[in-house]
Amino acid sequence: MRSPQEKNTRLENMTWRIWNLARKKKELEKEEANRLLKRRLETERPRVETTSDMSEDLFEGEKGEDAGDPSVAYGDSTTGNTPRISSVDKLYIVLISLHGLVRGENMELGRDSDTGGQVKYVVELAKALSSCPGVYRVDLFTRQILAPNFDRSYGEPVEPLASTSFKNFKQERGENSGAYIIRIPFGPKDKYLAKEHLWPFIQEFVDGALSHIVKMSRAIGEEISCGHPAWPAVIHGHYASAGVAAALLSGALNVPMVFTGHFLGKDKLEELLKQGRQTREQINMTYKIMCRIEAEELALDASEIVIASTRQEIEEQWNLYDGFEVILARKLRARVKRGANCYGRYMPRMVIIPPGVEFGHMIHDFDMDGEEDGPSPASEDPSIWSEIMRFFTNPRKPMILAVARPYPEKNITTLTLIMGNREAISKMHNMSAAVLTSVLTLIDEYDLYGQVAYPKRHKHSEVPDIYRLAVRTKGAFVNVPYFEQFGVTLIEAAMHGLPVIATKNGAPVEIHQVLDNGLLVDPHDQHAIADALYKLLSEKQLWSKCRENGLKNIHQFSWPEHCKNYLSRISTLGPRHPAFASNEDRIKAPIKGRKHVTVIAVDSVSKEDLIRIVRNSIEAARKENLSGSTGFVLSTSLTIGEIHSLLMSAGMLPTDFHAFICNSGSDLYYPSCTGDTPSNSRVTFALDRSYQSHIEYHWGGEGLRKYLVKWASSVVERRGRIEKQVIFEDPEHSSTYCLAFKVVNPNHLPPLKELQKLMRIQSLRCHALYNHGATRLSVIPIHASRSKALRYLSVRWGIELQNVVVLVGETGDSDYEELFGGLHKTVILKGEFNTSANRIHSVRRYPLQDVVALDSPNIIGIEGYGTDDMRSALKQLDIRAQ
Ligand SMILES: O=c1ccn([C@@H]2O[C@H](COP(=O)(O)OP(=O)(O)O[C@H]3O[C@H](CO)[C@@H](O)[C@H](O)[C@H]3O)[C@@H](O)[C@H]2O)c(=O)[nH]1
Ligand SMILES: O=P(O)(O)OC[C@H]1O[C@](O)(CO)[C@@H](O)[C@@H]1O
Repeated sequence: MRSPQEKNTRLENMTWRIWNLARKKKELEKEEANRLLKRRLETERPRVETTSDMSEDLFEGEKGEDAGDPSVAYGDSTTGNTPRISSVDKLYIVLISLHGLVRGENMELGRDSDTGGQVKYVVELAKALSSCPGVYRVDLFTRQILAPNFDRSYGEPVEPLASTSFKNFKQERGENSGAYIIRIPFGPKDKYLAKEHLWPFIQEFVDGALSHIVKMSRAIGEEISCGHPAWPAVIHGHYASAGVAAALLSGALNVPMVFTGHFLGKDKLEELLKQGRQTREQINMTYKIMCRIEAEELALDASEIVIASTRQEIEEQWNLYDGFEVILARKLRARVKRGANCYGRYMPRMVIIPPGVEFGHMIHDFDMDGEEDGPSPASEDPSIWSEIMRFFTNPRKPMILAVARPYPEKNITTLTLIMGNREAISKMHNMSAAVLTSVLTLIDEYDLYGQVAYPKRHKHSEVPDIYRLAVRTKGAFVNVPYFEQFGVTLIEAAMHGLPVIATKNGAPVEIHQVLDNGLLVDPHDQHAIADALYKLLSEKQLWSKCRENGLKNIHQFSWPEHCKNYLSRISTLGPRHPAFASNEDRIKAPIKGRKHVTVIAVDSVSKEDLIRIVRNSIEAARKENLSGSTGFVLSTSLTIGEIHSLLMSAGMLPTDFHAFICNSGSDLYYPSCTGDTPSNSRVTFALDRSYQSHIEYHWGGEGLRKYLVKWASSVVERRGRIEKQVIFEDPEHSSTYCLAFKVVNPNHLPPLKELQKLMRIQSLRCHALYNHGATRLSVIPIHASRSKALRYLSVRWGIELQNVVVLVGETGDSDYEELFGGLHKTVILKGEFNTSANRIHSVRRYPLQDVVALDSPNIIGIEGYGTDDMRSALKQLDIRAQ
């Protein structure tokens, strides 16, 4: 018994806690309202400016039929003169899906929160595509997993996938044809990484995949096109992380990119903020959501086509992004259709193609009313049925089934549950373990023993039997996450004739319009869920109608239809491919016979220090007997003219270098010497024109320049009433693919991320960066940067990226961080000669370690830049003469 005094104190404490909670809730609500308002203002202002801009000068008189036709905006209608892929085409298609456990047979769906609908989607898509006429090979790239406790199948570098049964065509096929899972090692070898932790290793994946694609394109070329490489028709990224990977690969190879989001980060962030359980920072820590959103923006910049599963995904989810806006997209499409000028603006084409189901798995042993079709006495019930039945005291009751990853947002704590496989809850990933623990706690709290089944394990092949069991008991399927991007389980349930109760948030609304096989509910309203279930299970006619409708309409979700639509879309893309040196060309290669390549990419140092760094690195290679086998590349924001005078003033020869990556990666030059005697010798710089056409993709040219000049005039320094412009066009340092601007007072520059946002809102796809200590702004094509130029060099001249060493400082231009990561080695030159970092430089909205593995063995730091320091770096990296 407590004393009255204790009781009072407790009461007081409780009252205080309740008051404090209410206050916190109010604060959160206020913060949320302010945040939403701020965001609306932030995005709407420039948007209103863009559209009004356009109605005045760009889209005048644009009120014709096209501008209002939604199919024009997204290109989602298949009518018209869309070219088709024919059986004579022999396409090579690359799909990328990096996270989760991916394999062709016995998928472990639901084993963790990364192995779910997307894994099934991409594997089935790969199989279905490879079975289509006109498709020669499909490679589905994922991560190689060699961690203990994971089946060895996930470590196999190549897994052939059996093609689907609808293959009914004949095609001559070679050794390399078909569908394959290709597993690329990246990140720590012995560890399984959740999707939130893959970001720092994506560049490494890109380099590994690049080398496979180049080899495979050549091998297919040998088989089908007289030795000319058969480059991928598209590189298709699935989910944000593979969006970045696909953008980098599509840039490195100059082939079209396609993207499918699967589950968009902005929507997830909004939903989590609304729930009010975590702050923005906490959400970012758990989900690395800002990397995910930036990756999705990048995917919008680089993609030619975005595949959405529903219209809602386009209009309500993609529309939240800086890089996409429905009205602007519609206007631009209309202009493209008419052949009118878009003034440098580009929008990816949004196409709605829902996923399909594999009808091969369908077994119907029940009639339309769900009555058993005379079961043969000899046939045994599937073993999974007894696994489930053992939980129930009354197995005849209608079964309410949920099949979902054990994930908080799936909202499964009220249902009958197939929620992954487990050995022991204690060994599961924290988030999944928490979901399962709360399920068990609730069963105990409400004494639901004998009424809820939560089988420990099930095989992929048993999932159809689980749906059949629910049909047999005249049950229902429930899918009530707070938000569902699509919901593969809904079409699975329909295929088995199981009526559904689904969330009204997200795609199920559109799925319901097609299937009409159940009821939609508010996932936050437990009573509504209960009422809907009661109605569906107790009204026999309604149940039968829903079953019938599902079975009748499910054919609209078919992989062959999906693929037909998909292939007709990609056939509209203009052909693009990389500049690739043939074996004969390689004889004349500028970096010929050099096993190693040293790239000097040090930015924030004085000219004198830069010259010393150059001299010492050449000298270090000489002393290590590496001169003959090392190529040198200078990679900088300087123009070729500036490089020439810098080297000449220091008495150095440009021909000590094999290539110059200049203007921050928008120009590539190869130096050479003409004349046969020292007296008449002259250095010339050959511009790599193939590189120019390689990076030309979506370059805004004059339209972009005009916009930037107008924008520059609005960036001012204010003193009282006096305004002074701080950014000016700088034609002297500009080139065809580099628009340079002089900055007279960097203190008044807007942060780079603001400029990047503005460019996206305007759908001007470009890469803006501050360099020369933020005294210069360069705007270059979206696929141009110093690290991208390096990948181009590797593809074009056959350089192995593992043999490249990049020297950088402790800070650098805005594209500096891209130089970390990947298969090449990075040496950071540390010391006071580096000028300190500037906050306006960064485009990141998250910590560097979220995207760069600073502890990678490929990255080392040395103090100073003396010859001996450089030699020790070469030794540390195990670079030695053969
Ligand atoms: O224990 C389990 C849990 C799930 N599954 C299967 O896993 C898939 C789950 O797919 P889905 O219902 O679509 O959910 P997610 O895993 O969350 O998939 C994401 O990706 C899908 C494909 O884009 C979208 O449909 C979803 O909305 C999106 O959340 C289905 O095939 C299930 O049958 C199992 O086999 N066993
Ligand atoms: O769980 P998140 O972070 O919302 O991401 C969902 C993604 O992960 C998976 O659930 C697992 O495959 C995908 O299906 C989906 O695209």
